[in-house]
Amino acid sequence: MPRPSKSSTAYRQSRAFHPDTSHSIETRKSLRTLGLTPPNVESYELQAQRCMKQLESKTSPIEKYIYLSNLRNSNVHLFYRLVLDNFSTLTPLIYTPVVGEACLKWSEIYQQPEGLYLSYKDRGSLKEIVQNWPQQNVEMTVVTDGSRILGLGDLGINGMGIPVGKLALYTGCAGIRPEVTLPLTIDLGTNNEALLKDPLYMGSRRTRVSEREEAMFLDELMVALNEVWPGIVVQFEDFKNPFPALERYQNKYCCFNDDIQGTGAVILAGIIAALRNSETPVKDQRAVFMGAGSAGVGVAKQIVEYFMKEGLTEDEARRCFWFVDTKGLITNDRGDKLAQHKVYFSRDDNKGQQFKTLSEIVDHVKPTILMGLSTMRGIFNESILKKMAAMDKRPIIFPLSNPSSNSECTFEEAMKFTDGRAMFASGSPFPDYIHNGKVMHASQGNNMYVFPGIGLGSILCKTAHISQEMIYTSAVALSNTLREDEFASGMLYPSLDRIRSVSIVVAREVIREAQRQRLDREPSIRNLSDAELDEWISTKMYDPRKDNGFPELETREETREATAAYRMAARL
Ligand SMILES: NC(=O)C1=CN([C@@H]2O[C@H](COP(=O)(O)OP(=O)(O)OC[C@H]3O[C@@H](n4cnc5c(N)ncnc54)[C@H](OP(=O)(O)O)[C@@H]3O)[C@@H](O)[C@H]2O)C=CC1
Ligand SMILES: CC(=O)C(=O)O
Ligand SMILES: [Mg+2]
Repeated sequence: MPRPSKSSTAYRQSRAFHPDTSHSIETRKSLRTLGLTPPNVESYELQAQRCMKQLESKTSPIEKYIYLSNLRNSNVHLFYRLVLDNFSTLTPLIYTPVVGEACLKWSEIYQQPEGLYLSYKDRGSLKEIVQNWPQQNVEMTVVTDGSRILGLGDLGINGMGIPVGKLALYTGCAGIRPEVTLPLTIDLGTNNEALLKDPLYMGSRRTRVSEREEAMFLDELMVALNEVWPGIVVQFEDFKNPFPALERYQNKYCCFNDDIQGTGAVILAGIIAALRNSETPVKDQRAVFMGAGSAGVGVAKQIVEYFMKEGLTEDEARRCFWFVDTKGLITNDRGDKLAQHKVYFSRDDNKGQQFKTLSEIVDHVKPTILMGLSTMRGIFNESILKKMAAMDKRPIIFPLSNPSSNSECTFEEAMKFTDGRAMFASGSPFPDYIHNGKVMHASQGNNMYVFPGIGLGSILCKTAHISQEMIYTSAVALSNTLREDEFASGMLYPSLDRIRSVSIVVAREVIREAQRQRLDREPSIRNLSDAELDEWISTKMYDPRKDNGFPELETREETREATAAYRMAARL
């Protein structure tokens, strides 16, 4: 079978083609796949029934993860249709928490590449290697260096599960076509001793390169990506020290950091909702942040911006936050040299006292908000939760660390020890909890509520870069999607079952902000009303319910090439 020309439409779409028992006999004839699947033409409902039965037969979450990965690789449309129809059930299996276990076991469960791997030793040739990716057109990439995978630490190239999982949500939540997404893992070594000793580990057997070497590598990578796919949207994910790259690239390329900015936006949306129920005015809110890393600082900075819009000066807003790291409360006179990102929130009002434990800090601050971005399972213990409940009628308690095994407390603990009064959101999902006969639902404060819409909006309006204002706007847009009935039932985020319509609103507002700032380069949509823009966005979204992978092919030549590409992709 001759290799189809790389430039053909057919080639670009080939990864989306899979033999499928729902294909009509006509389609099978035109693709020359008649006989290569069992003879019956099946409905989606039957296919779904079989898949769900097979999924249920897997007894452990990791087996379910592997099953779903194989389904995605063998029948992408069926996979995404299943995901959309069972979003709340399947997301925990393809994303947090199970993706955490998958990354921990990546060396053992590896079956196929899943994405592109670029090594430090490849520097100087990154553009050439990037061009090995079989898709001609890539619009969105999620890139990690594997150095801080969820709250699980340095997992080296085993972090590939994260770009894969995030991009599956881009397709599921925001309809970005799977074939224009690129999961990308850069292999800059690992400081994880166990991995370096593991014969099955597939990354470079070296410790991590220096910060300077990483910076130079990323500089080359950003140029390579933008030369091969001009305007590509780059999402940085799960870097241990993500601040320098964001600073260097945010006004130069179309990129954002999900852990700093996406998390900031999504948690701000949850805080806006929670504050509607709080009796404490904004100026008197006191937030203790357990964890002063990229996510903690990103979230607090976003809330500072909101507090300023609510009438506080920047200094008043900044002073509503107390940060805690491994050494205790962050103060100016603690005696250690603070990392640059911690300086802004460092306290100067501790009167020489140093506070080490969370319990001491809660007594000292008397917080209304307790935020967990520390990876410290159980640090919001019974005593802390009871203190919060004693100080505030509706304490805001967000244990946001992932996966569930790292959560600062469970939903059950938060409800039990605050007498059901906590306003709660967690990074990973928790089951419903019955408190005093009432079913309580745990809100999930996870950046998956915004990053798909930010990416979609950015791609569609061809923004030059992704501004801080666009990120802030995404938070407000998300908070506006929460329906009154959802809010009344205690939810702080909209139901995940309507995530696609939420992503359209987020994408629309991101586009509007880009237009206001004249960053957009898609003039044809500037004069559309909101309703028209929503409609236009939805027509651009891949919908596996309507699209089984067969583009309208206009010419005989295209049909021939599509068939060849299909057969090659399916290894026929
Ligand atoms: N819900 C969501 O959408 C998101 C959740 N997260 C989760 O947030 C967590 C943190 O992520 P990120 O900020 O990027 O990670 P970082 O590694 O950048 O930061 C972790 C912070 O926690 C502190 N910390 C760690 N252990 C302790 C301890 N024993 N006592 C006190 N503080 C401690 C660290 O202190 P020190 O600075 O001294 O090392 C650091 O400040 C992860 O679990 C991640 O999964 C992240 C992004 C989004
Ligand atoms: C959700 C996410 O981005 C994280 O835990 O890192
Ligand atoms: Mg992350």
